[in-house]
Amino acid sequence: MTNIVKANQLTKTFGKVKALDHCDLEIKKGEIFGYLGPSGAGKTTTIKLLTGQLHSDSGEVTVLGKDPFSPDIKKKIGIMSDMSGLYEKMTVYENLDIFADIYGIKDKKKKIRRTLEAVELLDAARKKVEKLSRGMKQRLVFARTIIHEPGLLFLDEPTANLDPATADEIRDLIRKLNREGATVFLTTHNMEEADELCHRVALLNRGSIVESGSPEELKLKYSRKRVVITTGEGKKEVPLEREALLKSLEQAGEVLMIHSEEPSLRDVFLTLTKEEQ
Ligand SMILES: Nc1ncnc2c1ncn2[C@@H]1O[C@H](COP(=O)(O)OP(=O)(O)OP(=O)(O)O)[C@@H](O)[C@H]1O
Repeated sequence: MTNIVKANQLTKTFGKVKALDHCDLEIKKGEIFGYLGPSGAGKTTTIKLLTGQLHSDSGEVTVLGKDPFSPDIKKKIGIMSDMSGLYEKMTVYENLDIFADIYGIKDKKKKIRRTLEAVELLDAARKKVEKLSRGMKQRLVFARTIIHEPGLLFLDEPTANLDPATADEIRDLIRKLNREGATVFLTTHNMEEADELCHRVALLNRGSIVESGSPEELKLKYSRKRVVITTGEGKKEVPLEREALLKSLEQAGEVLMIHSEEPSLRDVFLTLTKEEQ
């Protein structure tokens, strides 16, 4: 698969704070890539470096094969950071109209309509933004991010501070866009979300990537490789190893349940971020 984003030894310092320390990243076309890390790990800084909003101290970045500061890149990527920048006194439609003009979109009426349909805000097109619920505002921010049909999306905590149902809607939207061909770079604090959505994740801690892989690979790698056997007498934990398992099963009375002790992505994250502290 083609690398759509490639960063090599990316480093950024703010005064004495090393926000990003020799980071390597490769994001492949068509994937949802999760960038996880505790607060202050350097996630937003990375997005800013990858989207031409900030210069690195050292290292190289290419986005869609080009320098992120090259003028035509902005039209090919979508960046969603927070809800700021919505014009509260204007309608949903007017907000998108402004962005359609910024991007120089032709046939903008049709495009705005299609985008509003995609985020299920068509019925609210004439509503003022100040009257929208938090979830609707987030969907409008999403609409603004995708109005120019970018093939690469940078979503910085797209479900932060949303109620569970609205967060689900946003995740469905991300999946839909990804199915339609968009590559997604996503930051999140929510490990269940990353597990559910992402094809691959990288764990960032204090400016360094400490682990990466698919959620399944990471869970397997950090699995304690133990099995819990439940019998009438209680539970027994045994190593996930043929001889030990067979012996325990032979010795056990009636076996009621056997299950492996898989770590969640959250467990992996906590193990790794704790180790680094
Ligand atoms: N413009 C800036 N000036 C000074 N320090 C900064 C600046 N931007 C980021 N930092 C510092 O760099 C570090 C990384 O910040 P960054 O915002 O990238 O983290 P983050 O992982 O996105 O955190 P969060 O999850 O809380 O958004 C932090 O210590 C932060 O205080």
